[in-house]
Amino acid sequence: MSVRVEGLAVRYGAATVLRSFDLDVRTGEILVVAGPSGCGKSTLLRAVAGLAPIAAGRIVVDGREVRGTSKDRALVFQDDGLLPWRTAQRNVELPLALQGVPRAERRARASAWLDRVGLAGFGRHLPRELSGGMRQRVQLARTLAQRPKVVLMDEPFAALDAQTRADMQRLVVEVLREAGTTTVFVTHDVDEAVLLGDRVVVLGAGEVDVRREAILAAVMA
Ligand SMILES: Nc1ncnc2c1ncn2[C@@H]1O[C@H](COP(=O)(O)OP(=O)(O)OP(=O)(O)O)[C@@H](O)[C@H]1O
Repeated sequence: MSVRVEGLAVRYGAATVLRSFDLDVRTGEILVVAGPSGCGKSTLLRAVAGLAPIAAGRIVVDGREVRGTSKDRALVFQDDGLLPWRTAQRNVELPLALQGVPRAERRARASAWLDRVGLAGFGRHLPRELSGGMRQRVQLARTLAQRPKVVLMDEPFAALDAQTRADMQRLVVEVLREAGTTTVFVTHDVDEAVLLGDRVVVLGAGEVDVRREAILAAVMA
């Protein structure tokens, strides 16, 4: 699914965060949005998710204007959002149950995704029995098991150590490509932007060259 943002402005009370903002995300691409703290990256994601107060402009996903949330557009955060009393498997199954997916199918889909993210054998573990990186894998499995068309990732790996982060970056690119998902990935980490992005947009500076120096220069400007 393509995502088109046209002339977007978001207003929180007296403050306008984005102003006449335009963006096109092509079907199946990973578009990275970078920029300094407070420039509106999270706000942009929330607007595409249908969760921000749009003051002007519009967002069109697959030809339809966004008017609220949809299971086609999934948000992924730094905080894994897992329910502590449910096992990994049952955390992945929960949104499927809420969508009315029959029990046998949701079990199969959840286990297949846990396997795919490298957690075969951990389905019965509770979140507190898993490392931070493993919990992020569960979050990824829970998101992709719902078969979203658009995935909106808000600095999902910011709290992970360097090695775990590198592993997750590799995994996420693989699974998103396999699933053909359209992705908007927010980061303020220039190396992450270079590594993950088919294209990189720096908020306030427009689209930049995917090379590290060009992104760095635009973020610092
Ligand atoms: N719900 C809200 N109510 C009022 N102001 C808000 C709200 N959400 C965000 N803001 C303000 O909007 C601006 C942009 O916030 P946003 O979280 O989108 O930036 P960001 O680029 O994602 O920042 P960071 O990299 O620090 O996460 C900030 O000045 C923030 O204080």
